[in-house]
Amino acid sequence: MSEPVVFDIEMRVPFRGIARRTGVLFEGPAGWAEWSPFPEYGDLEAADWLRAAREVAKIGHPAPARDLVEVNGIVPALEPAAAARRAVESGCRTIKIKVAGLDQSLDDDVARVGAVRAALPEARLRVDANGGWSRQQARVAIGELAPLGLEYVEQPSPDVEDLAWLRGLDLGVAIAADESIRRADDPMRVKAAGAADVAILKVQPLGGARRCLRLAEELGMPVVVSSAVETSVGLAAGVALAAALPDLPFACGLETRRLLATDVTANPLNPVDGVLRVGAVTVDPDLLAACRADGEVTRFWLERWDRVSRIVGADR
Ligand SMILES: O=C(O)CCC(=O)c1ccccc1C(=O)O
Ligand SMILES: [Mg+2]
Repeated sequence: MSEPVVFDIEMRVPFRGIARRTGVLFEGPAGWAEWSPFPEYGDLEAADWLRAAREVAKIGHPAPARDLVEVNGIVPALEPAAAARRAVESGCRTIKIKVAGLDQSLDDDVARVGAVRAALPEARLRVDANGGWSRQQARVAIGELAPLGLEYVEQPSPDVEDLAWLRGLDLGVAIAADESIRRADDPMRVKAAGAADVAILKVQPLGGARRCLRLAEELGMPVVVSSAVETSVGLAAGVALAAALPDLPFACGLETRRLLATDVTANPLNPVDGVLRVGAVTVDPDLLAACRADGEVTRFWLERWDRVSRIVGADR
């Protein structure tokens, strides 16, 4: 295993309130891997992200069942005109729009989704609330947004019970579970509670593509693979999972490369006409060097790397 390289890349479009994306890249016998748990996550949660990265470096990605993956354009909580511009620029036929942000009212959300709908009348639209609504707020919000035409609403409220309650109301919009799977002690509770129509799976937080493949089978519901806003190296693990799933009925949430200002490869994983080509990502040493973090960020990540490596165990 190579020495960890700490990267620090500016966000072209701020997302989740972050202006820079930082993390670690390292190379193993099977290729380059990315470990980039969000800075506020604790070491135990970050350990699953490291298991995922080690799997990529040591044994590589699972075998693909397809060579193209359709993706959704991602629209952060922007003003309506900027949101519509980003949606059109993405070139995607499916668009995911962030809603329920702390500084956003329901009127803001309706205006943003409405602007995207007006710009792309034929697109499939989905929204992601990141658990930002109470179940009553979600009921009202979904009622207002549904007439704009939504294929699903992702994590409208925080808890599995909220999702199950909302799903039981038959609001005419499917419910997708994200945080209720990737941050839960037991992701299978979503199934047991009948809380979702669609499962969002992210490779790093769920401990690797192979674990995600098992989880998809156990959940027995359609899966959408989504990124954690990674460089093309991390994104490639999501693309590989999407490519390996037996069924892929929905576009995946893997259009986030363009949120970053730079990348570590000369062939970044940007979709063309909403489609990503499945294949290896080659790290360019000069681009990698240009993304290297400064002393303080490097120190934060190398200390975290040491602590979390100890949790995950010996390198074999
Ligand atoms: O799914 C997508 O289209 C983009 C990825 C995304 O939304 C995301 C990225 C980082 C952290 C959380 C999320 C999320 O799905 O909530
Ligand atoms: Mg989500």
